[in-house]
Amino acid sequence: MTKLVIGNWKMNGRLAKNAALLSELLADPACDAVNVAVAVPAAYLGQVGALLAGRNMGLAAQDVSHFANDGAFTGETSAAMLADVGCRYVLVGHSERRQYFAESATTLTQKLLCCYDAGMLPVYCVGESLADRQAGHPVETVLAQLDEVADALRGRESVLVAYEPVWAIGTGQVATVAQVAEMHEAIRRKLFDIVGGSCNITLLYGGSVKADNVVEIFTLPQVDGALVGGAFLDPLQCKNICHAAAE
Ligand SMILES: O=C[C@H](O)COP(=O)(O)O
Repeated sequence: MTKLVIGNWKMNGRLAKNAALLSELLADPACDAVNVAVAVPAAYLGQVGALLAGRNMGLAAQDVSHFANDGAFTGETSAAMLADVGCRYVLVGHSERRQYFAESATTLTQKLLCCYDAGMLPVYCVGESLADRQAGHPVETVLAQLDEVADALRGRESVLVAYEPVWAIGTGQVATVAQVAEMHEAIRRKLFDIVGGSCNITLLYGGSVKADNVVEIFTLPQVDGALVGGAFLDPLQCKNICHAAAE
């Protein structure tokens, strides 16, 4: 079954490099597909949005303001603006945002509400630290991150969550299939309690996903796709990951 792939460029990119990477990817039907999207820095949303015009590949933002209305909030980008430039998805609560910008549950709830109100699907990122896992409560940590934003998820038609163990992000240390399966099952059960059975729930795995480990991850029925960081800056890796997603 086709899996969803969202590539997160993080704080990387330049005009020429972005154009070269996308032109290579868009030539491959497995990459220029509705189940593939790129989350690019705000500075390049306009450029990438224009390059993706009329294509299947989707545009995503890496963050959004928690302020609902446009106005005097210097430096912020509202959900309405992201929708206006064609974003399909927005990452919310990525562990790097939680770590470096101390995003609180209240802020994350507001961001999720702003995305839904603007007609975009937020990708709510959750994940335990190495300390949480070593202390033996990774599942409790992740479920608490869902509980914290339950008010923003309740009643939605679609919910998209990315499980990204913090210790697997950018480290080359991918979670085992058993760890991913256990966590995804727990997340799905929790979401079922929050949003009910009629909600369309999509669960991604993220954390050192590469072409050589994605095939095994995608064999898991609990995994609906991947949130890919570093590997999505490399065209060959991108193509192989998108091909695995299409199989
Ligand atoms: O958003 C993507 C994740 O942080 C994973 O990053 P990574 O694939 O470089 O480990």
